[in-house]
Parts: sequence; structure tokens; C-alpha cells
Amino acid sequence: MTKLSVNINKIATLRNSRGGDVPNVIQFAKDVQRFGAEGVTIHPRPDERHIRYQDAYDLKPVVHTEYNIEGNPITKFMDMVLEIKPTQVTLVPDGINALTSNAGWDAIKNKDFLTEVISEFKRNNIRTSIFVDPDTKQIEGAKLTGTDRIELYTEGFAHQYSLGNNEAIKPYATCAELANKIGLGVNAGHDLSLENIKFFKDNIPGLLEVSIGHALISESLYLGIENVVNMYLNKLK
Ligand SMILES: CC(=O)[C@@H](O)[C@H](O)COP(=O)(O)O
Ligand SMILES: NCC(=O)COP(=O)(O)O
Repeated sequence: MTKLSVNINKIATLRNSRGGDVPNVIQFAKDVQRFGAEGVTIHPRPDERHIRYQDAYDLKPVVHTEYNIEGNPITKFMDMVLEIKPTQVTLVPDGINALTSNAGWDAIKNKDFLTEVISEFKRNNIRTSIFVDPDTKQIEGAKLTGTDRIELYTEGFAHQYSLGNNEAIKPYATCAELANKIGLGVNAGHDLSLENIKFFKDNIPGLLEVSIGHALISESLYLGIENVVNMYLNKLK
């Protein structure tokens, strides 16, 4: 069973584009859970261009499924996560100006730093996951940091799969097998979509959770637009 955690960053992006509170991220988080999502993911960035730190606090009382907060563990982020105590924190090595996440950790080079940060979160009973590329050396490195889980960075797979290259799943499957063997839980995310999720899930052993935002919100627009246009047309009759 693989849990679906809905990343609601894009709802905040839309809200922020107009000021005000439409669409309302809190209501959206409540709704995705009502519709069956098994988790809510946010990825606050230092510039707060989409999800804001305040949203992270406001979401805490309404996320009754798994609350996953992702980000680079700078001091401000760590303090917030330690205060909120979500179900899971996913550490991502984003550059400050990165448009979106674009690489996993070098868990070998950053072993001491990650070990320290992870132990602090675990001391506070927060499950930890680290974002990694599909490289077996990084899976072994991740294990040495003490993390509970890894999140496989799936952008490469998603891109290759869209070009018809199904072989691109192989390093992910190999890494998942290794993670299962050495006792690391396996999550995955980035550019997963209705087009590629079934193939990914079917080929990744022990996939515990996927977090999906960009495609899921885009698909919701595509699949909802006909209904809404018709609702407007009915009102204009
Ligand atoms: C770690 C990951 O792949 C996602 O959290 C992604 O980075 C979403 O962040 P943005 O919404 O800022 O693109
Ligand atoms: N951890 C990945 C995530 O939360 C969503 O990534 P994306 O679906 O917005 O690419």
C-alpha cells in the first residue's frame, strides 16, 4: 500500500498571485483529506513565495492524516519543524534561489551534518526522510545518517518515461530494493503524475509514500475546467 500525500504548494502560489486568501490553503488541505488523500505535504522556501511559514503553523490543527514538511534544514526551518512536530520532515538540499528541487543530497559528503540534524528531529519523535538521487552509494550513505526513510528524486524517471524510455525505472528499483534490504523506508516524489504513477508504483518494491503536487494540481485544473465553464454558462443563461 502506497500512501498519497498531496503537496499543496501550488495552491499557495495561486493565492499569493492575487494577495487575499483565494484559494484557501487550509480549506484545500481539509478537502484533499476528505477526498481520501493520506497525507499533506508542504515545502516552505526561505523566500516564502508559495507556502509561508505561517501556513505551516495554521495547517497543523487541520492535517489529521500524515503531515510532511519538506525543506532545507536551515535554522529557521529547523526551529519551525521542531515547534510544529509534523509526522515527517523531508530534508531537501535546495539552493536558496532554486526554482524547484533539482538534486538529492550527497549523503556521504554531508554525513556529519545530516546525522546531527536527523538525530535532533528523531529526538523530538519526528520521522525523518532525506531526498536522494537514485544512486546506490547515496542509499548506503543515507543509512549511515540514521534517517528513517529516503525520498527518491523522481524527476529523471518522469522525464525519461515521458519520452518512452521505460528502462529509466531501473536505478530506482535497484535503490528501493537496497533500501528495503538495509531497513530504510522508501518514499518518492517530483514530477510524478497520472501518466507515470502506476508504472512507477508497479516497479518499485516497498514504496511507502509518494508526494505529488505540480502535476496533481494541473490535472485537477484540466479535469475540472469543463464542469466549471458549464456552471458559469448556466448562470449566464
Ligand atoms: C522535494 C520535491 O521534489 C518537492 O517538494 C518539490 O520541490 C516541490 O517544491 P516546489 O513546489 O517549490 O517546486
Ligand atoms: N516531494 C515531492 C513533492 O512534494 C511534490 O513534487 P511535485 O509533484 O510538485 O513535482
